[in-house]
Amino acid sequence: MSLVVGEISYTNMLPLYYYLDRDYLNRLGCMFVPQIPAQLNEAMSKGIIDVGGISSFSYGEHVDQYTILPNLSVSSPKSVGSIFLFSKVPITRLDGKKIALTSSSATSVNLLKIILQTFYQMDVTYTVMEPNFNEMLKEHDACLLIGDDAILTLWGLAPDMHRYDLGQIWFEFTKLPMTYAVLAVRNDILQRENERIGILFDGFVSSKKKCIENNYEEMISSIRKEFNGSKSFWEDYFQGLNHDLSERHIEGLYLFYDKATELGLLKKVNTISLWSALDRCHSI
Ligand SMILES: C=C(O[C@@H]1C=C(C(=O)O)C=C[C@H]1O)C(=O)O
Repeated sequence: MSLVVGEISYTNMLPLYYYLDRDYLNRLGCMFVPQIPAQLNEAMSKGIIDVGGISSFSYGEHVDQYTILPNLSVSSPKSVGSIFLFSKVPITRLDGKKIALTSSSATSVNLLKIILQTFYQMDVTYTVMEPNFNEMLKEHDACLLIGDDAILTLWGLAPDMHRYDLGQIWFEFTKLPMTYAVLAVRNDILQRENERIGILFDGFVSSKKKCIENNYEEMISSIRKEFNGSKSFWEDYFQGLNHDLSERHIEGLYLFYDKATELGLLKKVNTISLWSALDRCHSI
């Protein structure tokens, strides 16, 4: 039986996947499915995908059905560099305005709602759209883009356009890191798949370690073949990201979930469960 592994098809996730021994994992029956976060969130909830990267918000929606692989995430201590609100007016003047939200995301769209509603106390109207900057801004005052869509938009951005990094705003208001994606596994396969999950987990951890050891150099060369961008741009981007899941990240996640619950976006999250190779699963 295959183990279906979700892979977020954005560069920000790559450090966890870049050095995986895919031939070996394929031989073990692992099947990789690269998709944007919203598709992976849905596929995981339907049981089509067994394990892999999903939006941290989606984990919050399925805490009773999923367990998180420890020490792994896509997070940023401060600015993230690829989750932007692009706006025709300054953020403080968005009250009563219309905002287009990317259909690719679950975490960032809810993070934006928390930022505007709770932190800035503004009331705005949202429309979910395909991530296309020009189309989004035809009839909206601002748009939210994430991942490689946001990076490519940033490179061609007109100088009069305002841009706001959601990771930076979250940090300014909470003094905590923000975790956008986690690596989760469906509880219903945990027992059956403990061994393959363990092998995959070790692969993610050593891929991250190797990327950090060589300063992301090899991975950045391969990204630049597909996306352009200067070496220093990509170095700064990966320096600003973080792929751990420390206690501080978990604290940030609980706060994110609480704020989402206050706005009626999410049911209360009482316990974040972390997988452990030894005792299978524990809660913190
Ligand atoms: C850092 C990012 O994080 C991504 C944001 C996600 C979301 O908003 O749901 C999901 C997965 C992450 O890879 C990004 O896309 O720029």
